Amino acid sequence: MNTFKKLKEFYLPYKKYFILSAIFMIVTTAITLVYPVLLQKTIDEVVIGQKFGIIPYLVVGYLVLMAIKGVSTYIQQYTGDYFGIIAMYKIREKLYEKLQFLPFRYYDNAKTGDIMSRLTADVQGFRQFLSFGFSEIIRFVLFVGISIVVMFSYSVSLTIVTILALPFLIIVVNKFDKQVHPAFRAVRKSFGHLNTKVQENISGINTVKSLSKEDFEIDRFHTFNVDYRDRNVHNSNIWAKYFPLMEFIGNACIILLLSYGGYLVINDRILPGQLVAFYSLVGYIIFPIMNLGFIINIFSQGKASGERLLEILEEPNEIKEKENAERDVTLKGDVEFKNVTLNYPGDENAALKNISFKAKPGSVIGLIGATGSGKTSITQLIPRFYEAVSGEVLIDGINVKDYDLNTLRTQIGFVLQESFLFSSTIKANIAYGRPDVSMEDIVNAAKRADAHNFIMELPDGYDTLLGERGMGLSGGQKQRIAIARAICINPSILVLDDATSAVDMETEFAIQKAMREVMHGRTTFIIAHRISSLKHADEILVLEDGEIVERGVHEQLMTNNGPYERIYNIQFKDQQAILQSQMG
Ligand SMILES: Nc1ncnc2c1ncn2[C@@H]1O[C@H](COP(=O)(O)OP(=O)(O)OP(=O)(O)O)[C@@H](O)[C@H]1O
Repeated sequence: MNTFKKLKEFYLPYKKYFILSAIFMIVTTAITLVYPVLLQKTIDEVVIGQKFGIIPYLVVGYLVLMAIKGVSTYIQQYTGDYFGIIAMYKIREKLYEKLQFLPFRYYDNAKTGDIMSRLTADVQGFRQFLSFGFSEIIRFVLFVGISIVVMFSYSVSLTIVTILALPFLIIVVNKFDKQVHPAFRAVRKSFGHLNTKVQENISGINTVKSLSKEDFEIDRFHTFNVDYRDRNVHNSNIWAKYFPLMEFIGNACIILLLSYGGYLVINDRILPGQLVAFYSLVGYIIFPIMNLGFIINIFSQGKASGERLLEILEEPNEIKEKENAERDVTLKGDVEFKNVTLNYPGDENAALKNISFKAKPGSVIGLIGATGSGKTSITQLIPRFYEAVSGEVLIDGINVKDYDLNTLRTQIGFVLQESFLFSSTIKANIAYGRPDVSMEDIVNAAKRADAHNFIMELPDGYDTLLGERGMGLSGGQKQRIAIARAICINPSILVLDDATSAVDMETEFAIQKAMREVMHGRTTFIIAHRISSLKHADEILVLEDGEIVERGVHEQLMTNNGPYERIYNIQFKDQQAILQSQMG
């Protein structure tokens, strides 16, 4: 029940639809329960008592009741459904919002396919409960309660005989519930895994194909598919096992009723019409009890789904803004790290150890070092993608924790090694950070990023639609669109993370030229493996295992006989070797 309580903020505001649905359900149920009484009157008074004069009244009575039942079923179903749909619409909005603000840490381990299945299948599972589960419980109580009262009014002993079988039925239903809930949770989980597999495969289809791993992928999918199949089969097995058992007990109960009831009719203790009415009423008790499996099913699914939705909704977000955070200030771009140490969650080895440096507004800082040495980690602390465990990251003398996140992040531009382009127009991709920007500014940004010419050569120019992940453009072209996007937000701090590593030398040269233009007047962090990309930096930080092992300008570092000079020599020798092999 806790799960439903925790999610109440999403459905309680719409309780009026639920109440309306419940009221009309009572009307529908009441009318259904009147049928057996009418049947009893028809048999005992019209057929046996030969009072044919009341036939027209009975016919009109039946018709009126059926018409009222039709209208009330419509209202009950519509409002019940509406209650579930509107609550789920709210939950989906909240989940999506939550996903937007969850920290990077969450996404390091989260699986896209699993999140997708929570947002679709689990939301649907919970909706089923809201739309049908609640009302089915009410219907159950009404049917069983009223039927028993009517039955007692006909014959106490027959009612007692009939309900003798009920405890057996309740025990079976209870056992069924105990098994079906974990089985449902397992089905949902397995579906999440299956989704993840498909999503990863499609995202990584280039790698799959280039390494010819189609068969391997098919085998892996097969494993997940088998698991999903088996869990569904297990679930079906529980259903298949318990339903005949419930039906058997129900039928045994009816046989008992007909035997004892028949004996009572023969001995004139009850009328034949009363036995027929009894028979219908027993159906109204037994079938809801058997149907309890279906209700429990909806309930279990709703609970399992609700738990999975809560896992996202209750995920803590440690990157919070202070109440009186600095907002709407323009950053000058003075960046300082004071003894910063970073540990990624779940990793006891520090990714950054005691990092200290200062970057004046408009200066260029180069970060170089082996892969995994911590270059990207440094830049991720500036916009608070992650939080340092000790030390301080300051911008314009203020700790990044004291800034409003929006103020901070909208003034830090990133161009990554592989930029993500949305499946929309080039124009929308460039303007993504500032949708209100004018077309003139978009074109200007594209020109400065050296992207305008190739965009104009595309059939629809700036209105060209890009496929998922910007397919249809070369690596260099995508990169230039990403640079234009970064220019568009006019950032005070710019991070170029290995932005040219994926392109050829000629494109790299063109991009670097474009970037020099963009870097002007902004504090820029260049992460690069090639010395040529950062040799003009105002300060170069050389990293090893999360520590700064050397720092200075290019000329200084070249005479230091340290790691920088070693990297230079390797790269320089490489160039010499390439030149020699080309010449001779
Ligand atoms: N999100 C993360 N979760 C856990 N560990 C991480 C995460 N990101 C990086 N690391 C670890 O932190 C260390 C530094 O990584 P970082 O990406 O900063 O290195 P880098 O110098 O930028 O490497 P590269 O040149 O390969 O991009 C590595 O050991 C890496 O495995």
